[in-house]
Amino acid sequence: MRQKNIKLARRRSGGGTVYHDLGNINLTFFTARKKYERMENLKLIVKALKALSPQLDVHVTDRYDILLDGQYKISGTAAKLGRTTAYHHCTLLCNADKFVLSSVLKSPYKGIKSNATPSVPASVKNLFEEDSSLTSEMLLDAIAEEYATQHQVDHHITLVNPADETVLPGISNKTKELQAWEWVYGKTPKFSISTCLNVVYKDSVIDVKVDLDVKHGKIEVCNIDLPEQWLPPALCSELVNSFTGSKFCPNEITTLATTLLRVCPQDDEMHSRWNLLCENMTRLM
Ligand SMILES: Nc1ncnc2c1ncn2[C@@H]1O[C@H](COP(=O)(O)OC(=O)CCCC[C@@H]2CCSS2)[C@@H](O)[C@H]1O
Repeated sequence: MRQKNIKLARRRSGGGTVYHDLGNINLTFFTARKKYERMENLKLIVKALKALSPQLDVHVTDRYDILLDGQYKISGTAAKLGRTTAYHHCTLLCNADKFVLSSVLKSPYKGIKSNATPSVPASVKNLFEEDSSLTSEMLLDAIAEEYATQHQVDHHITLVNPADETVLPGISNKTKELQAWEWVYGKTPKFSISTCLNVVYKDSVIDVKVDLDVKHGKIEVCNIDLPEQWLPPALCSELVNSFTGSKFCPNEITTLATTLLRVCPQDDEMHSRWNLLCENMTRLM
């Protein structure tokens, strides 16, 4: 995601990871908690889709996905229940970049363990692939119309600028809160990594065993096991000590390692081994 400059967001509603770009519509149903009804909302969307394009084979599953042709996911759901209010939101894949979607949702990392609720990968399809005459505007309008009919309100769409404080008081503070490291990474469920890095150094490969426990986004326990003749144990423990307690974040690790290196009276050879090790460590993050 970093390579592709794709931002990461953590939802308050929890659940699996989804991909968004402008080819994906997000729909949110804000209600009183008592009126919270995911199935009704999804059926409303399906009805609107069929009204637009009667030949579409779309249905809602018991895990609140919407499937196309009985097998392709076009919508995923999440929800948040408050004491008196609630919201249910869902995606609607229209014309998203499927290549980017699948490549960013595949993790290149091995050896990660956590008790977090796992994401449930699915085959996806864009609605516009099935019916190329559809447009996002048509879908939004059809859903709004179906909503108005079912909820007996006027069919009337109000465009809202999501950054407008006068319409949404407090929105900029909420935005900051949701963009902060403390929310995006700090609330990550506890996880551990146990892996072996194959560090390539001057025509040879050094096996480095790394074990990390990460809680609230910070490295709580760090163990690095490598051949003593490659990096002296004293140097290795300097690194381990400085990593412990730091954010599980590549920039943070690089800064720490560079600062530490300045105060370590080692030769160039040791410096380059140290840098190489740190570089490999940051690739885990
Ligand atoms: N945009 C989008 N739409 C539908 N399905 C998707 C999408 N992106 C990824 N996926 C597929 O769903 C699984 C994850 O499914 P999973 O069931 O694990 O999670 C969800 O569905 C969560 C939906 C959250 C909806 C919110 C509504 C407004 S903001 S986000 C993923 O691995 C892909 O295979």
